[in-house]
Amino acid sequence: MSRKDRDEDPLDAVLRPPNDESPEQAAVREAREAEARRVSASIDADIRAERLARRKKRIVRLLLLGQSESGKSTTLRQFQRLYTPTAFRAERILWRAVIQLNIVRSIRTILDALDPATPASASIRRRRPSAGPASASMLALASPAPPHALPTADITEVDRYASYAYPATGYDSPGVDSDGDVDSDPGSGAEGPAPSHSGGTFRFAPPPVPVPAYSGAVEALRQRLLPLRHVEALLIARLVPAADLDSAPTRLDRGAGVTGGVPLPLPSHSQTDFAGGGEVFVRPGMRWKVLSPREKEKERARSRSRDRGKDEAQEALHTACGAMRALWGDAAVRAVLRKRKIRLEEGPGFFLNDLERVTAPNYLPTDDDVLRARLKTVGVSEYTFEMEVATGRETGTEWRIVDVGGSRSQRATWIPFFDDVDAIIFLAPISGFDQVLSEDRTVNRLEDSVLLWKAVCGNKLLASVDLVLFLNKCDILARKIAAGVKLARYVRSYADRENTFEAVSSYLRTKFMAIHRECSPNPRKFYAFCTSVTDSATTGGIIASVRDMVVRQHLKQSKLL
Ligand SMILES: Nc1nc2c(ncn2[C@@H]2O[C@H](COP(=O)(O)OP(=O)(O)OP(=O)(O)O)[C@@H](O)[C@H]2O)c(=O)[nH]1
Ligand SMILES: [Mg+2]
Repeated sequence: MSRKDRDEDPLDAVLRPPNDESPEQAAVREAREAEARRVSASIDADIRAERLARRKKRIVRLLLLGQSESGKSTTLRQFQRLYTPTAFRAERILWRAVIQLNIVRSIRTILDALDPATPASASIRRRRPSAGPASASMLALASPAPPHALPTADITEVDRYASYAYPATGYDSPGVDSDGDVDSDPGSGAEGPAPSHSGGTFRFAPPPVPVPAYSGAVEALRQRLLPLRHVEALLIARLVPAADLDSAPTRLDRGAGVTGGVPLPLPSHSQTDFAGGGEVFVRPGMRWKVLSPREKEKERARSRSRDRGKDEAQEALHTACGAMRALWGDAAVRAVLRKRKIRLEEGPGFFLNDLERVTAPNYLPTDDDVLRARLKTVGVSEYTFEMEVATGRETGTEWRIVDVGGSRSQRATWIPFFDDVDAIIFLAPISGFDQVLSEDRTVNRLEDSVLLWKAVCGNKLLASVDLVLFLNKCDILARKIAAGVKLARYVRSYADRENTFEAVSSYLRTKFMAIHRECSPNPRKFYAFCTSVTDSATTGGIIASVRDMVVRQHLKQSKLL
């Protein structure tokens, strides 16, 4: 480096010794620097030794990445179901409260939709014109865009999605009702009215939503179900015990089958996120699954008998079952939901078609129910387990699966886990092509997945990590396509290709694979699967392939070391 360069290097300017340094001061400084070098070298040696020990002990580490609601925690539950089945079964009862909360939330969504005072939607925004090529840099992960920021990334490689973003439920398919009818509301069509410009955002006035008149019987149901709000509060209190509100932020959620973990730094979010209709979430340190044996027995007793262990929430839901079924089955109510573009059945944690079964007093969640339940993750958790002998798998390998919160504000917490990982499963829910992020209703879900995928593929820290791509929620994608929702309406370059599930999924798969090819710094192993991770029958085989691949990669790395 020339003298001139050094002068211009701000770091060098800060580190350079002062010009008037005496020989004694120089000696002290040099001794200090030598000590710092020694400490640094010793830390490096410790890290290398730890890594080597980990390899020798056969610890494999798998990282689950993807946007919120992409299916990361569900994939983790599939691993638990397959390889620690005893622990998974023992835990099922604990999911009942989550399922109860999912039901209450669905009913509340309906009641809110029936309330004429509920606004139709916030605003419909048209995105600012793209400002340049997508950045595949770490910045995309390290600095989540502030909530008000509008997307500026150009995604020409994957295409330009129809630039509408839609408000309300997150399940919106603007312009197309769930039954496939094209909505005649001009404000919601892809070729809507000319936007008016306001502060960098193109806004449309919220379209009026004429709520169809519903009968006095529906109003009576509404009144009968209003007390469920109390059940909601009760469940939140149970899932987020007061003790957890004060828990040290470095403790881990250690569910059954989880034998340990590392303390992690956590972002400073509020512990509960339910005020104003947000989602309840679980984070490391929250003890909702960590019940003492006595508490677990109490939970089991609750499920066995109404008298022995009272489960107030289950009793309330059982009593309200008839009213809930009548509400969900009412044609006028469905019409209101359609008008408001609320499609509960495509959303997470949907149990309204199973009300009789799941509100029975002795209800015990099935494996399938646990996989379908929704509980948002905040923070990062490392789940450690060894495969149970009964699964017929080799034991002695310790698995560490890192599950992260996928919403935008959570993504900065991922980076410390990029070091020393054997493989990544990235989940891209391709059914989200007509949805927006719940944390930022100006961002199309598919576009967000594409940008995240680019950032992960292009990340230098992950250059030699094998990637597994789950193009997830294919079951919902298939249903949407069958209902007549057209991909070309949201992904313009899809143009007049056939709107079938096979054509759409293969097109999106090709696009994601191309990004991997173009953005990866080095060649590496890459696998892509179309998945529906809630479906155990199809997911079991896929997860077995991933397991074999990860173990192979781990052995290869061990030999290199
Ligand atoms: N129908 C269907 N539902 C799915 C699929 N994958 C996940 N889900 C459901 O989608 C919801 C969200 O899944 P999660 O696994 O909680 O998502 P996540 O990626 O962990 O989300 P965060 O914790 O917010 O980052 C859950 O209710 C799942 O049951 C799928 O392939 N098909
Ligand atoms: Mg999760």
